[in-house]
Amino acid sequence: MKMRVGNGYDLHRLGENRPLILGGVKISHHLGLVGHSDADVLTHAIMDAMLGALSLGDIGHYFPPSDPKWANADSIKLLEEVKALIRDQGWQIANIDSVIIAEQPKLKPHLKAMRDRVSQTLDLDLDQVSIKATTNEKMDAVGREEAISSYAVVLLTQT
Ligand SMILES: Nc1ccn([C@@H]2O[C@H](COP(=O)(O)O)[C@@H](O)[C@H]2O)c(=O)n1
Ligand SMILES: C[C@@]1(CO)OP(=O)(O)OP(=O)(O)OC[C@H]1O
Repeated sequence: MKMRVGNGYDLHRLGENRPLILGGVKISHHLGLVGHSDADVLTHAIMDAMLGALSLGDIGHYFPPSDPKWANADSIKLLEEVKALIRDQGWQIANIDSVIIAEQPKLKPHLKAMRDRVSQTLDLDLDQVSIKATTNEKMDAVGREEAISSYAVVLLTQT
């Protein structure tokens, strides 16, 4: 069996009058993530990890921030497109491990909904998708609640 591993990272600023969407789940909060798309940092990190595993570049290559087509894009739809790219090359996802770094809001109550959304989008079992949360101990932009970031690792297999 062939295996490939990829990692992804993303960060978006927090701002007013924006929804907070993480892993395709809308979370009630007084601030949301700012971006050309819906700025879903978790989904962006997962997509970059999937692409990175096969040396296929990054999401900016497929969905350029300069293209109005992706304005306010639903990142879960983009994830479906990246899933198709991976599948077309004959690869399957073995598992995903990810973490969201956010000072606020508390994400623990929402992690299961995110895992449900991501696993269903990628046709995976729930236990193949791990999503964790941690604070940045009040340090740096994330710690000052000016941004939220995320890291993801994806293992692909080909039989
Ligand atoms: N936005 C967040 C951040 C963290 N959590 C949960 O709290 C636990 C402790 O976080 P520390 O950064 O203080 O280690 C962490 O394990 C998460 O379960 C959260 O729910 N939302
Ligand atoms: C998906 C895209 C599309 O504009 O989202 P953005 O909100 O621009 O977010 P970023 O993570 O900076 O770059 C990825 C882009 O391709």
